Amino acid sequence: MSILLLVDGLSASPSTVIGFGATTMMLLFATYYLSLRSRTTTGGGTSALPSSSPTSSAASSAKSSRRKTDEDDGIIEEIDSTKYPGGRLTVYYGSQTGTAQMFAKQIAREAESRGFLCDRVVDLQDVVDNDDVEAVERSRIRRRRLRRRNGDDDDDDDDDDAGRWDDDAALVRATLADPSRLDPDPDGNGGTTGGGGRSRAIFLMATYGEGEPTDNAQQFVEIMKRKSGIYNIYKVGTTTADDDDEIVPDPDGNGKTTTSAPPLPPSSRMDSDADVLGQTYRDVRTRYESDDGPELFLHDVDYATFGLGNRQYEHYNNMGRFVDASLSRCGARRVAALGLGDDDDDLEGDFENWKDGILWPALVARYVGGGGGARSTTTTTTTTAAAAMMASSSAASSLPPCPYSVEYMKSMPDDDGTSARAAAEMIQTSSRHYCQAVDCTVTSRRELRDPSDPGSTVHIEIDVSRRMDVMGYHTADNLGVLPRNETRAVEAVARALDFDLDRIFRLVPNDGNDGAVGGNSSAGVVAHSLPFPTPCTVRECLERYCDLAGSPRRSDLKQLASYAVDELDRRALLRMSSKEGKAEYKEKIVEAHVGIADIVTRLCPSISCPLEHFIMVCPRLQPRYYTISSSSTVHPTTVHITLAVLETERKNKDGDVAVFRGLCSGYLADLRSGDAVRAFVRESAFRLPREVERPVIMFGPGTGIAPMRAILQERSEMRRTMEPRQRERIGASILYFGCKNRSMDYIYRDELEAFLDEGTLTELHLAFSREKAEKVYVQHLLAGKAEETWRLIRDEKASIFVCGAVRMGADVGSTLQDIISQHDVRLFTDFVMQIDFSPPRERRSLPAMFGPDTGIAPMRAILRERLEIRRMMELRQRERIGASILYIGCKNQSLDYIYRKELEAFLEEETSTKIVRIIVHFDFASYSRQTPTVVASHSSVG
Ligand SMILES: Cc1cc2nc3c(=O)[nH]c(=O)nc-3n(C[C@H](O)[C@H](O)[C@H](O)COP(=O)(O)O)c2cc1C
Repeated sequence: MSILLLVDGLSASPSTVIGFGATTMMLLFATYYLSLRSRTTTGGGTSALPSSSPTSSAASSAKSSRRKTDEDDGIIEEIDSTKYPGGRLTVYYGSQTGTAQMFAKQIAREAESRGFLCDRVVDLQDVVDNDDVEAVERSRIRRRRLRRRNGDDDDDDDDDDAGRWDDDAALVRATLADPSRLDPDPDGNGGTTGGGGRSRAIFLMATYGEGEPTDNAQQFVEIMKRKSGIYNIYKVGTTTADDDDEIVPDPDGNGKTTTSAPPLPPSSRMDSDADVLGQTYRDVRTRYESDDGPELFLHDVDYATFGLGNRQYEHYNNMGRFVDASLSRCGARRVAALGLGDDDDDLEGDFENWKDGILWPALVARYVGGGGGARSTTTTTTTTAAAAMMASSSAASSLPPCPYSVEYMKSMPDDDGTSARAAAEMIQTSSRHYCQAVDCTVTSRRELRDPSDPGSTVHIEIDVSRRMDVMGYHTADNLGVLPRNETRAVEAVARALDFDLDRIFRLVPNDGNDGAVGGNSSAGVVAHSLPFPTPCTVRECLERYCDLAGSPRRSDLKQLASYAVDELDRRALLRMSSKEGKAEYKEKIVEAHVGIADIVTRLCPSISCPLEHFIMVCPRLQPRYYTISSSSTVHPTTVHITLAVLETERKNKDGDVAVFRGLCSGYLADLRSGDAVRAFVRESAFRLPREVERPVIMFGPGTGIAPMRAILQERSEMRRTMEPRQRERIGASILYFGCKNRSMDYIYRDELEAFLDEGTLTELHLAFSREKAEKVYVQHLLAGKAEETWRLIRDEKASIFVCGAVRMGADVGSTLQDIISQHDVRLFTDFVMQIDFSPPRERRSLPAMFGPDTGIAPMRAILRERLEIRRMMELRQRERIGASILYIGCKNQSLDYIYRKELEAFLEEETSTKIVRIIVHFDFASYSRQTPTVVASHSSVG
């Protein structure tokens, strides 16, 4: 992913654009991802819960009678309250690669055993794609009646608009507060006092890009930004399950946690400024108080949120936090503390802990009551391996439900594009790239490293001229590549499961309702339930759409277990899928790079399942993103990419070591001229500044060079086409490149030297990490150029681009912080506020601040900002904030120790959380001529 930040200076108003580019990543993330600026929606997807699933069977057993509640309200579908004492739940997900969607379905599957009917799992795209005009209109006018019922509406009021929700509110309400799914409302007050008339929503929100929403949540998030007033999604913090005092540890002594009676009415939340900061918060408060009064548009929605994220990313779990905070701001009632899962550690474990320890106990306590009745939380949350095994073996006799069927066909239908479009309409949002990608031809491929280097970096050129309609690109955009599984793996899986690779099939949603669970068109929920486009051959399905090589998640193993005929295989899979089997799973699956192909062919050969079930259980093969390394001005019809071939060691069963090759980089590296590659273009935020005068400072070691090469090509072309006198205007282009050593992996050396010779590249700084005893990296070279860099930032508004490994980005970022802070503390504050380059888990300290007398002013501002940052972080995250050390001075304590109370409060705030981050030294002697000795010396160290 790439981020683009604008750091506006204050007095000197320098403005620095910093872009982090996407390319083949050397570290944990094989690729970065760039968010879409323009939306090309193929629609969202309401996941079908299978017809025979507990939830959908529940749906069918729900009473079919419908009760009218109001002439305009539409209908409430009654449900069997003895079976579902907790009422209805709807689960919403924002998911890019399917994990949040999978978790959403897991909640839906478990709902019945907890006393809830959860017959709908909704793709967030479907909330905004709701084209049921009547339902939206119903939800729009409902507000007026609520006002009347509550006695707030003046009947003589001619202003009809006062009684209508605006477009955004009506659209979201049409699904989230769908009248047909509200609790019965005996009080007749529309859920405003917390009795009936409310709906319940659980949100599973993954974060992508740099703290951004997944594709399918983008429009929903835009609406929630507007409605909540939280425009800056990076300034959100909220109470999480980690630091929530609602959570009562282990009340039953059974090792589980639960939540006490749940929270706050909307009004009291408005008094807390913990989750939205500064100006933004004030705006929100003013707006609500003046315009909307108490009628926040989600006042009758109860919700809980789980965020899926990865701590390696700067904006950890930003979307979980944002959705949680914005729903609350819009009047919804949080009924369970926010849960956050870390994909860098144990995402599934975090989810299970939240689901079993926080979510279900809170929901059961609130809606089912009486200790959960027959569906007591304690019994259902003890998901031991044994319990899971029992559950599975009893289910083993029949196949688990499947949301679609395979229909074999004699031949591929003739296609004028209509059926492809129709197929695209049926595809889940998270699989949209399958429909966007087109086959393009590789025209050139060369190795960039010296043969003496054991590693490999490959340059590939792809002809896109025949598909310029979809493959037109901008310099430094991203290329999404759909890899293919190795033929060997495809054929082995087909043999093991008895699939005929040449057969043609199409997928058909079950239920005859296009997959929308409950199939209620009055809800306006669009159904896009299929996982990839068909018809296709079984070979294409296994090659292109099923991830045969990647490590399955624990929950995938659990699903696979249902198909294992041999008891030993089933037990092994269930063991590794259980919480207790985490270590074994890590060792035997993740670290050994075991994929589903290995499982069905070698490890658990008794697995047997029909094609549609395999498609359901197997994770989707995801695209990999590479920053395009060519300029679109110079090469409009060719896309260049630069990729390092990922190779790691893999232990086999006997402990022997084999080399494991990354699926996509290995696939691309093996391509030859004339081969086809299936790809699509994705817009990036990595853009050259429009003003040619502005210098660009680029950091692109290793394959991080990719976008820098494109930028240099662009600047070179610009120079070539300009009048000689005009060329003088072009700002400096400075590149920091690094690799192991000059002779092995100094890639694109000829090109870089040519750019230098022609004057396009003004400075080239090379860091060879293995040429000398001491390792040299690009950040070290940057530190040696501190003054010059500062001058370029301050005087010439340099743009800074960084692309490459996460760790390198963090190191360059902190070196830049240091450079800026030495010169302009205010600019530094903005810089720190907007981006914290610190690598996770590493504490960084602010440089000591010296602010005697009125020099305290900027330091006070910095401390206030830091405090806000601290407050909006969850507890564990706070660890990352380094010490703040302040030196101040004045004549003496009683006379002119200004802001004393405030400074002491800063200290207090820190110590009260047992983590001291602010250390204040009072050294009056240094600054006061009147008191030659130290009057007070005070430090607080935690
Ligand atoms: C390219 C990319 C960018 C990501 N950006 C972030 C991020 O900014 N913050 C974060 O907490 N997690 C980030 N993640 C981690 C995902 O949110 C996490 O892996 C999640 O489980 C994915 O869920 P999904 O499969 O439902 O899409 C990113 C993952 C990828 C692959």
